[in-house]
Amino acid sequence: MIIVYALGCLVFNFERLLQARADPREPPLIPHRGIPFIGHIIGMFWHGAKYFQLLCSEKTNYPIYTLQTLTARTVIVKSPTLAGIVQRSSRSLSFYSMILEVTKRIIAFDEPTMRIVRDNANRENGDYGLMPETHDLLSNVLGPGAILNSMSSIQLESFANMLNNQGFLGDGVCTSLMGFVKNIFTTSNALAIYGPENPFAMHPSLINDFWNYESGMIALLADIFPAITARKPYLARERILKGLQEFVEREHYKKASLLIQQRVSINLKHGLTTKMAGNAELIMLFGILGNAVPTTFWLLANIFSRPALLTELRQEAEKAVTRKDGQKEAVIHVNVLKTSCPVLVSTYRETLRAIANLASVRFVLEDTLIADKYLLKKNSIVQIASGVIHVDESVWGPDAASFNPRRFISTSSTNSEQFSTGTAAVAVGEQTATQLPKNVPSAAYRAFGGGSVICPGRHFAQSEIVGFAALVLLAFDVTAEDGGVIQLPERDDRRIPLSVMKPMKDVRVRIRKRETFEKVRWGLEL
Ligand code: HEM
Repeated sequence: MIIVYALGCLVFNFERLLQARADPREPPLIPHRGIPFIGHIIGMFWHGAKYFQLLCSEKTNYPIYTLQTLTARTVIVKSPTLAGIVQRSSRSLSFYSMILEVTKRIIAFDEPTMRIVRDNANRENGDYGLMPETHDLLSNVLGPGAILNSMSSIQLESFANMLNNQGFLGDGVCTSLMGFVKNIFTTSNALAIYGPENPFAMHPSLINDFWNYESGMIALLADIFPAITARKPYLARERILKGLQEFVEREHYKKASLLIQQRVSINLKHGLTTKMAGNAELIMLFGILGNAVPTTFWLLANIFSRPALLTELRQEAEKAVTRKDGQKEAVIHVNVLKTSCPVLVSTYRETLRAIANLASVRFVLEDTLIADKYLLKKNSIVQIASGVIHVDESVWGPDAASFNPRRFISTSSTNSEQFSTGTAAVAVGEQTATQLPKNVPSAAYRAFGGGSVICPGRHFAQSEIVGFAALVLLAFDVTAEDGGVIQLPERDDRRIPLSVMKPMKDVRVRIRKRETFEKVRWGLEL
């Protein structure tokens, strides 16, 4: 077999033979030059998401192209126009047919549970079934409204309580920046969403376990004797699953947010065991924390490594502060940050542009012609190459590769460009943060994916990340341990992403209350 393969590679290029047989309307194939069928797999493992960019030479700079591997035909989309069409074609290009198989491995769902979740997942037969019901619940509950506000308020209050800790006075604390964010976000999100009897409150060592699990998710996904090959994340997952199963079995979810009460009820109603309903919460926890934590890390790193930007943001964020009790209490209002602090909001969006390279992945359920031109064959996988689109100069301009905190600002002539759904009117000529810079198509900003499965947590994420960053930058000095300006770490773009990019290495920081505000107690409100 190996000899036939080697001869085949030498004499013909197997992948080119396939290209000759393909329907001419299929996106052009980029064959692997050296190792047919497995070369692209090695390339993706070796280079991570950057591989899609490396493949595009002058000759192969196609808006959409095909990669053939042993097991699959993968279509890579790097034109925003085509990305928009792909994400709108949710009937034939399915998110769930891809994601459910991945989820099964990372949260250890058993086969009976998979039969329940796969049933009518793509609404083939109407609006019934566990996945359609869960999808609608998440879009409703996480959309702007009372339930979202109630979760955000509890979470913001918890951030403020944790940051008012006396330990930050004087010389402050030396810590890892990522560890600092992980600890506060895990504790506060768990309280806000999973209630006072959440697994992390009941068993605090699970915070560490969750992040050990998260850093080994790719190894668990590979699923090759994970108890041996991915022992640390595997054991961490065992402990978290036990905590989550206990959360459902002892009905602690009845004291959680309405989001979790309804999620667990839907899962049990559709026949999941209490054990599997516990496992299901692990993927939700990953959705809640997996992107928000590294994004907050990068936002803080981007701000505190640029002293001029920090000074500007401190002045701007003061607009959102009200002072009480003779200056002893300062409350930051997140809705004011969203509407009146364009540089902060723009820095948040630019941070995401720089780190969000997670491909939107879809499975082709039936032959689909897009843009009247490209045929996507049944059973292929489609990946929208977010990382490539986010640095495309023809979309973002000549400075696409650099960090521009003001990229998402416009001097508005109407209030229609305003970023947030806030209520404040914008005067003509005033600066606002925009959803997108002028002439950039909406599908080119890929941080939250798009189409019918666009991230439902994006409103929640914006409030928590922008609110937390505002409190930290107003109340604290975050420096290198020796007191100098922190260095922005490099992005680890070789890692296969399941979330936004991580740094190559963590940043050690000293966090201490700013002298002028040592006696101030901070609050964070919507
Ligand atoms: C900066 C933070 C976040 C980023 C960058 C992010 C990004 C994404 C992306 C790229 C997708 C896939 C969309 C697609 O393939 O088109 C997604 C889906 C999802 N996200 Fe987020 N997310 C964030 C925060 C959150 C939060 C805080 C929550 C929950 C509170 C959440 C819940 C979800 C859920 C449930 C889905 C699946 C949607 C579905 O099944 O229809 N995300 N997110």
